[in-house]
Amino acid sequence: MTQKPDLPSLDKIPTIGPDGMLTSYLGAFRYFTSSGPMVQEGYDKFKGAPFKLPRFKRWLVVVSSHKLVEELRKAGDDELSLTAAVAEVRKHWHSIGRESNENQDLAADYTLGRNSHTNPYHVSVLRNQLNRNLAVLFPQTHDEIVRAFDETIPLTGDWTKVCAYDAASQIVCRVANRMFVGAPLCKDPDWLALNLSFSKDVVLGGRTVSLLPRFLQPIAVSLLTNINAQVRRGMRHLVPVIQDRQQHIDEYGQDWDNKPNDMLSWLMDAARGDEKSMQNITRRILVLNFAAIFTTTMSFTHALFSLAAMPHYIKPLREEVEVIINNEGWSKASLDKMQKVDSFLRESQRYNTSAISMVRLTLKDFTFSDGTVIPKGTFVGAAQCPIHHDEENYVNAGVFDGFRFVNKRMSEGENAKHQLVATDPVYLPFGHGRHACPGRHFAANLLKGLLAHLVLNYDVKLENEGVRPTNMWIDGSLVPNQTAEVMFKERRF
Ligand code: HEM
Repeated sequence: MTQKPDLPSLDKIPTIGPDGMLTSYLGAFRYFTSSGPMVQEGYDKFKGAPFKLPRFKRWLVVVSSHKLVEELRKAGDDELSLTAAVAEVRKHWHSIGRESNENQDLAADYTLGRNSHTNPYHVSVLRNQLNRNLAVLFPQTHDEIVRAFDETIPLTGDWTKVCAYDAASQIVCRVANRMFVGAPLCKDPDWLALNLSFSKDVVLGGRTVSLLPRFLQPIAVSLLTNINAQVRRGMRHLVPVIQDRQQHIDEYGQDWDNKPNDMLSWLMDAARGDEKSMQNITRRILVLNFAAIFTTTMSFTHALFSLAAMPHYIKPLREEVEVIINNEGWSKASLDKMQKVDSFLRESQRYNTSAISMVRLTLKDFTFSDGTVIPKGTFVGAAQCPIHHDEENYVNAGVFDGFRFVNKRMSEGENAKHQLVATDPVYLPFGHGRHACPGRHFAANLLKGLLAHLVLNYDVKLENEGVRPTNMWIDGSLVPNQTAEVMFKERRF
């Protein structure tokens, strides 16, 4: 640990696991495979009061009371920085850092590219252009959902076993890329393979490179990782598309007829200075894939396993989708009306949830209102998993209740508060506050479109009926089983 555990202020905060100078490393190893149980242990023991967990380079202080989670939300970026999340918590692999240069574990300057955190203009493109265009672009999204399902999960009258995680990642990557780069690139096998492997390359390569002195890191990225090769691979796909669009802009002006309305165009329009280079635009698209694909795939796979393990949910979900689609057809407005679909996905994210949310790095000493002082250079986060499973926050919190939020939405004035995209101090999968995931409206649209299409067209079950494949804790994330199969069959009418 760079911070000695005997620093007075940290010393006062109780620890889960060993807290000796050397023994705390054992706790850091344990966290890698048991973050959920460790955070739950701290929550049960010290409920309401902060506690700390050892990570390899720093301590992580965990808060859980409403009050302290709100203080975490309100703290300024100059005090508590989101960038810390990029470095250590796998769930936040995609929280591309901001103003500080603390992304040491990913050596982000050289893996993701320095600009991704010094100039995160993609975040405002997500908040503005992407969110504004969700309804307009829904026909394309739906078209790609249908094609991706047809080509990934056979629609036949016999039960067919399919690896859920692989299928989900193919479908999510393809549909997301229809919005990112358009067709036909969104379904190009090499483009999909690149984007599905890029996250792993960044995380594993970044961890290796970050062990070296900073001056060696640029060369080490070339020698020890294939990240630069992956960027070149991305450029082979994107450069001809960018050049073609640029040629149209040069000839016919910024808003030429039939200009593609997708992330690539929005980034090209928003980029300034050297951000406009082919390499930087390519990196930015890869960074967005890095942000979007793993998280959305995990979320959809969790929901799919829950549906296959509890197939009694299929009928009411299907009935809801069928009535809406028969009356109004496929549109974003139709998806917005699907309260059961929305609730099932929200409950799936509540139930199958990462250990910690809203991870921040203290850039200066930070004092919570209960007097707890968190020294500069410490991680702070909210106890997401225990908060989600606390009876005080949710009735029958330990039970998966797919329509829990439909019922909550029925009360006066409660409708918006319990939608999939809504965040609050007891619902944290997208974070909460200023930095809450800017891609969550897009993710929700995608997840709802996928689930609605699934229940309308397929029956699903598990070979070992009712037994949900076991999740795994990996470094803070609750990862769904990546090899388990789900059985699919064309639905019977
Ligand atoms: C189910 C899917 C997703 C989940 C669970 C998720 C979760 C999160 C979380 C927890 C954060 C950090 C919030 C905080 O610390 O306060 C975050 C940030 C972020 N997410 Fe997502 N996300 C998802 C999908 C997406 C998608 C599809 C995109 C892009 C289209 C995206 C782009 C981002 C970006 C760029 C940030 C950083 C925001 C900032 O720097 O202020 N995410 N996300």
